[in-house]
Amino acid sequence: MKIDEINLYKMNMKMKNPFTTSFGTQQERLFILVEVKNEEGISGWGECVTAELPLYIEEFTDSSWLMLEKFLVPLLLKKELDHPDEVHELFRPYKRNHLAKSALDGAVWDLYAKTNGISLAEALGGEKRAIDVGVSLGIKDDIEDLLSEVKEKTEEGYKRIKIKIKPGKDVEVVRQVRERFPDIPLMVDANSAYTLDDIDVLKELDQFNLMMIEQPLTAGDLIDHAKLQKHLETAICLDESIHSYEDARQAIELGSGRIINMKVGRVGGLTEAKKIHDLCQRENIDMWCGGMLESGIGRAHNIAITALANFTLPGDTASSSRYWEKDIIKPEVVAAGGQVQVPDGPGIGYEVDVEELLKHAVEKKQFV
Ligand SMILES: O=C(O)CCC(=O)c1ccccc1C(=O)O
Ligand SMILES: [Mg+2]
Repeated sequence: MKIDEINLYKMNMKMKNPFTTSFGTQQERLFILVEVKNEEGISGWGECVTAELPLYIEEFTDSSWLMLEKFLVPLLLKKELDHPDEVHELFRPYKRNHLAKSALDGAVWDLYAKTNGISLAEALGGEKRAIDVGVSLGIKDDIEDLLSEVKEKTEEGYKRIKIKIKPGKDVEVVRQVRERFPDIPLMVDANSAYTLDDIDVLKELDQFNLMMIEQPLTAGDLIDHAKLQKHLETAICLDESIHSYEDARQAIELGSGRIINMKVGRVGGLTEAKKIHDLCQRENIDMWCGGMLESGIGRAHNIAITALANFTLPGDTASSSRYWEKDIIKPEVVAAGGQVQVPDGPGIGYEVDVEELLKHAVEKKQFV
């Protein structure tokens, strides 16, 4: 497989509704798509799941664009590869910038699967035909808005509901959701908004029978997460803390949490994601696939990785229509009865709607 051409697309897509977390509100999604082409003109696609501002992670769309055009694309262009695992090795000398690396890694994986006539899920070793999915609901000013959204998503069949929390919008919000919906699988995500000083508030959450508390403390705080986990009955799930296999290994060893949220971008691509999956499988650690408000391309990659056996819990890969008036893939992703079918066509298994994509592309750069 020779990487003969690479295209970068800077995207600006407006979501149907604003999405609020403890770190801020987004409605316009500024992200990057990458297309890698081989000598026969077959395209592999990947998504760089950045945002305009470095609030979730240190990368942001302009930094990833620069990283891609200045360092990563020149490394990959015209390379002859036997296997997509080589991309992770190729990028290793450059530190971090995992979202940028992951976009190219994912595109090469898609191209590899397509040239071998197999689905991306199969190329990764995934066996599931359908995956279980939940939905992530943003912070709302009005509790009634949240309650009606929980009702709607539960009725749509999502297998678990995740609600975002932050200091001041936590215990009472969860109490009200739990009172109204005593039996639904429910979890919360704090996006690093707390410190160990908040241990009493976090302990109060133990009374609500939550599946887990996602990322209560800041990234890098594996030791404090381990201390916190000892005081909580509810499982801690790590998101922002896990950037690599080594992070996952150390978190498991320290007892920093009992569950891992896998985001392919955050760990630098599918090769590393698979390695972390295999580690969690050996260590009996439950995991699920997180989301970054992706377009259909990133969503397709999430579906493929979730086909692996140790994604034991429902992920955040909701229907395209939860986010977009019109997605940029055909068909769109549909969650029905809380499941998404894993496509069995070659590569990501969805057709990229290039015409629709170009409507939202604010910049394109070709490398040949
Ligand atoms: O629906 C999705 O794609 C997941 C939404 C979500 O929770 C999220 C969205 C953007 C950044 C971080 C997170 C998160 O999981 O913490
Ligand atoms: Mg999270």
